[in-house]
Amino acid sequence: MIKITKNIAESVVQKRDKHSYKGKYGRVLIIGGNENMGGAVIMNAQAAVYSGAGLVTVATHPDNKAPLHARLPEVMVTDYKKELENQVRSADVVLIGSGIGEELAVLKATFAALEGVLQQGERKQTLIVDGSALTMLAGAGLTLPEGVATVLTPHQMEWQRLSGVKIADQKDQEKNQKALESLSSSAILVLKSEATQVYWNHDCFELTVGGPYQATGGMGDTLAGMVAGFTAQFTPCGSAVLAAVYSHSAIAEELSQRAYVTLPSEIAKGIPAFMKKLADQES
Ligand SMILES: NC(=O)C1=CN([C@@H]2O[C@H](COP(=O)(O)OP(=O)(O)OC[C@H]3O[C@@H](n4cnc5c(N)ncnc54)[C@H](O)[C@@H]3O)[C@@H](O)[C@H]2O)[C@@H](O)CC1
Ligand SMILES: Nc1ncnc2c1ncn2[C@@H]1O[C@H](COP(=O)(O)OP(=O)(O)O)[C@@H](O)[C@H]1O
Ligand SMILES: [Mg+2]
Repeated sequence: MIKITKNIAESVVQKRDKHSYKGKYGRVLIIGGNENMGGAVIMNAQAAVYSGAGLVTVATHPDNKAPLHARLPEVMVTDYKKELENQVRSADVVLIGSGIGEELAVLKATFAALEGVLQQGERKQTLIVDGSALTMLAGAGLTLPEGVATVLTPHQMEWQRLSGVKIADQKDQEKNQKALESLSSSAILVLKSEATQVYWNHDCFELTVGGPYQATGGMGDTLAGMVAGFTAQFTPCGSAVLAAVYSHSAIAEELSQRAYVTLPSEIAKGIPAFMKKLADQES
């Protein structure tokens, strides 16, 4: 087990090139948020924007458009049942699942569009699967698109549903690794708990920052948005995931010195200052 350290995050988050523009920092498409869980995509999007993603679009239930625009003027918003294929085609990173409920047709259409891009050999995209999309994946027996750089972000129950590995057995790295390989030959797994583990490239990494002040709804939606924002900007994908996982909980730990609970939107607001500290340390 390798510890996820600040050094890893410092090596990933770099100072920006003076001559760059938004097109260099990735197009993120966030798909999720049914009529009852619009907050989930707001938290995804806030985290992606504050992590520095170049352009962020949210494909969601139409009821969420006005609240999203009111909270985050930086994002574009579209209906997740319309023009999804074109949206997926133009994205570098697709995050699907937070608050998506049981919109299986949206999940299937997203996978089909990603496979279409792959077949045309256009370019490498990143897919992040979170929340209810993981639950639907498990229930519907869908397979993940092969060849797309994939990141799964389940909590323990979502991982139990998806992999069959019982929560009590999830400390067993070998079981998790085997189950991951049976789902995909190359996916990265972020197995969230009070001791989050990341499985990447046959290694297992463990998070040693963070705490129970993070046990609040939307905490994972914020992490998923950060993973999207970081993978849109930094390579390789696995290092970007590790840096996002570290930063999310390290910001919470800092906030916890003066707050009983560390709300997801407060963590998001802390991202730019935290990333600046990481970039300033990078040699
Ligand atoms: N404001 C919003 O719109 C919010 C939307 N959310 C969305 O709600 C959907 C359902 O997600 P939930 O996770 O609430 O429901 P789930 O039913 O998927 O998982 C919750 C169940 O898992 C169990 N469990 C066991 N270990 C756990 C662990 N380590 N962490 C969390 N649960 C554990 C819980 O006891 C509970 O029975 C997701 O799509 C999520 O993105 C949530 O993020 C909450 C906030
Ligand atoms: N006691 C705890 N200690 C450390 N981290 C925690 C604790 N409880 C929850 N978390 C973190 O909070 C996040 C919860 O994710 P998730 O359950 O998907 O939230 P949601 O779906 O409500 O957004 C994960 O990153 C998890 O590691
Ligand atoms: Mg979640």
